[in-house]
Amino acid sequence: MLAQKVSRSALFSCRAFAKPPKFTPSARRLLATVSDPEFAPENYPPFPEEIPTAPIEKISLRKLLNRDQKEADRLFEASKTYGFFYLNCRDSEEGEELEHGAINSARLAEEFFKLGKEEKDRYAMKNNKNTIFGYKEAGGSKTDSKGTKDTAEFMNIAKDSIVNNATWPLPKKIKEDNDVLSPFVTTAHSIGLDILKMIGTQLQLPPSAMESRHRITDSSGDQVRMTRSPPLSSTAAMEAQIATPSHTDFGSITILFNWLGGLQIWEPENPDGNKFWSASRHDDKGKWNYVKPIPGHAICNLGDGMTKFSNGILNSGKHRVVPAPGAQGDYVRYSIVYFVRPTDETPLKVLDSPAIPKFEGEEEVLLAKEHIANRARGLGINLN
Ligand SMILES: O=C(O)CCC(=O)C(=O)O
Ligand SMILES: [Fe+2]
Repeated sequence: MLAQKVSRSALFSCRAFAKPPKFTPSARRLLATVSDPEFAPENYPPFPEEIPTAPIEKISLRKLLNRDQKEADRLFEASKTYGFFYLNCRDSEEGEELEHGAINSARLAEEFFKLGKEEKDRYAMKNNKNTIFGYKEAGGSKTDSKGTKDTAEFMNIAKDSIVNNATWPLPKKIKEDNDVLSPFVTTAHSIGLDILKMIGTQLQLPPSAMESRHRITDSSGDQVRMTRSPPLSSTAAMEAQIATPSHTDFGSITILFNWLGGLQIWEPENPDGNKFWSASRHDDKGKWNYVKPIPGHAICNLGDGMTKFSNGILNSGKHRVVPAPGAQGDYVRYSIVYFVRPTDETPLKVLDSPAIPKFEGEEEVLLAKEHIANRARGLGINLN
């Protein structure tokens, strides 16, 4: 692996920020104590130019917050096709807070992943049955039917433990540094919900349709996921190095920050917006396209909940993570995600609107918490 030399002050004297990042006391402590960090975006080489990437749209958060109709139309179009879009976070204060929150969370992630296996295993999902929250070691899920193991470790932290004092146990490190995660959780949830409401408006749904299904105070599967995956190995085949297996996200909207390539989205050969909900569509012909990380932009995608609510108008796009291509593959990869999900007791069913086709036949209705548990099990995550 390449030597990673960057000082923390160099990292965040980042010329691209309109304002210097906000540092909560814990983030400041992390800044002071971590030397020679693994998470060092200023050091990363650019994403290789010659590699084709997914042509997903860049949406301006500032324009969305100002309720710009043209931007809302572009958002809706992106939501119906790829189901993925970039969110420019550097043109509004809210966006900057979101990006800074993700950077601070990535630093905390580095501290967490450095803890010994024994300490991390105390929070392992496999040791605490029936929870989607907690630690998953590398190799803890399967990437194909042959049982090939994934290469990423991740930690899922419940929104309810951060902002609602729920009982799910938080690791000491994360509890001590709650002022890193809690601003990120509240900002990400609020921006995510706002985007959902704008998409809902395009579907002729009142704002309450999304608000009532995503109240931050109601218990939900919302979580921050911190993921760490190793550099590309030149001795193993790419298919043996999948960090995160192919999946769609289980909730409503995902706000993702990554700083190295590796995320790929599935581009079906014959897209048909109304069939994306069906798992069988995932076997269709198509290809994997890299999503190039763009500084200051989150990558957002819709999850299964929105496809269900819209009866397939909105797409929960299939994606996976492989090692970063080219020279970026020499670095350890971090990503920080916030998943906005329908609250636990929300029935996942087609919503009533003149703009949404009625469900034909008998609709099988699961609660959001049941759907999330089923999908987590499907990825080989042991929930009992
Ligand atoms: O790490 C990434 O870039 C994406 C991760 C992801 O898709 C997930 O955690 O659901
Ligand atoms: Fe995902």
